[in-house]
Amino acid sequence: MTLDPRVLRQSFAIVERRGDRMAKYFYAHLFREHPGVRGLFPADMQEQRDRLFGALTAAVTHVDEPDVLVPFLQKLGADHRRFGALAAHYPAVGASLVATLKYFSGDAWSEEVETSWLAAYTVISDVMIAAAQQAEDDGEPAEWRGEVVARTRPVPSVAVLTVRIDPEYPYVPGQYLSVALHDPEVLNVWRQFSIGNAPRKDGTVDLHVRRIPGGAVSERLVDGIRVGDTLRIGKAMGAATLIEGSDRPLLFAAGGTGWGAVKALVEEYEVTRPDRAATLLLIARDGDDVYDAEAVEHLLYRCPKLEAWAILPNGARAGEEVPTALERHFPGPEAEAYLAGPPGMVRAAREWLTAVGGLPDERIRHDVQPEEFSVTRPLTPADWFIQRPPVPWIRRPE
Ligand SMILES: NC(=O)C1=CN([C@@H]2O[C@H](COP(=O)(O)OP(=O)(O)OC[C@H]3O[C@@H](n4cnc5c(N)ncnc54)[C@H](O)[C@@H]3O)[C@@H](O)[C@H]2O)C=CC1
Repeated sequence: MTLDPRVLRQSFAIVERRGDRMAKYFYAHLFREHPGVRGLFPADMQEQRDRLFGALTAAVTHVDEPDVLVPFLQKLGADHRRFGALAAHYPAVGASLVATLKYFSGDAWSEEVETSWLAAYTVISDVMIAAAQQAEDDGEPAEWRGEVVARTRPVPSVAVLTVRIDPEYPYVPGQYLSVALHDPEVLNVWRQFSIGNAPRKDGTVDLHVRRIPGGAVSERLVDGIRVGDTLRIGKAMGAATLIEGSDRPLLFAAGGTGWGAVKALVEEYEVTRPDRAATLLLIARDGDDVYDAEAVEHLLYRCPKLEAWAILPNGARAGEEVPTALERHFPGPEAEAYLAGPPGMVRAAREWLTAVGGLPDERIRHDVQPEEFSVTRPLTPADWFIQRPPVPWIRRPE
């Protein structure tokens, strides 16, 4: 069985735009063939569908980069223990995945394509199963317990939760974690948040949460959660961490609460190599959305080579400020860039950095977020119209 990255990418490109329908078909197939696994998933499957597609996108994106893909799959495998996933479930998932890809590929499906997907799935599941076993043998918890020890509301729609995680929680600045509440209405509904700080002695982490209208988890985290409440926490994931041993100038671009991810990186920079030149762009919709200015001032004070700019639309159409800001503040083609924020902002920054800035792919780091599935606040009047706010008395998941 051979895995051909080119064949996989071409095949994925055909089905990608039908992501939502494909994910629905996949779970319908899985639950019909194996009704016993339904209980492992949340009552509302929207979130889960996004997740499947997110993982699949990441796997296909990095299929010929084993240095990236294997650690990602290892973490994913170990992390899947919190869902109660067992080695025996993997063949069932693989069969439903191939059936789904086949159904949505139409005439583009061939024996060669099937062979490539089967080979890819075998690699993926073998790595994930082995990593889950290893985590079990190492005594790593399937999930951690987080206690909210502080909570601030720097602007009305954002809460910064300080969470003490127990037992000891390993992570690297730039990584994200998954959070679920004990609230029965959102049982097994997990959301991902970047860790907003470099490791601290007291084992706490900050999570920056924006309330998304109608978002079941974000509304509860911003408005409902109290100091003393407990959260379920999954394994730290993500590879948008600082490149080790590099001397290059740094560019950090944070959109909205993407500042959480970038703040952890800047804190790490402060501790490790503050002698490097660094530019921080804080991109926000308007002045009211800029928060945590005091922390930025502290970082500027402690890092003489760091400069920071608040980027506001200032009359430009919201979303168009990214290329303008980069034209003004780009530190040059020697730089390496770290991006976090809404998928559209990350895409716009990445496109500029590649096409105009001349940065190679390996020097632009950010999390992979499938745009189609990301819920963000509407940006333009047209978005507001399309994403009409949910009727408030219907509790809808994000
Ligand atoms: N690691 C990461 O990449 C992280 C990503 N996020 C994501 O960041 C977002 C945060 O939401 P908010 O704070 O409400 O941010 P927001 O929606 O207010 O956006 C922040 C800035 O990005 C710009 N922007 C938004 N969409 C854009 C587009 N399509 N093209 C160009 N620029 C665009 C906006 O103009 C604004 O200035 C969420 O989507 C969240 O999932 C949040 C934390 C970490």
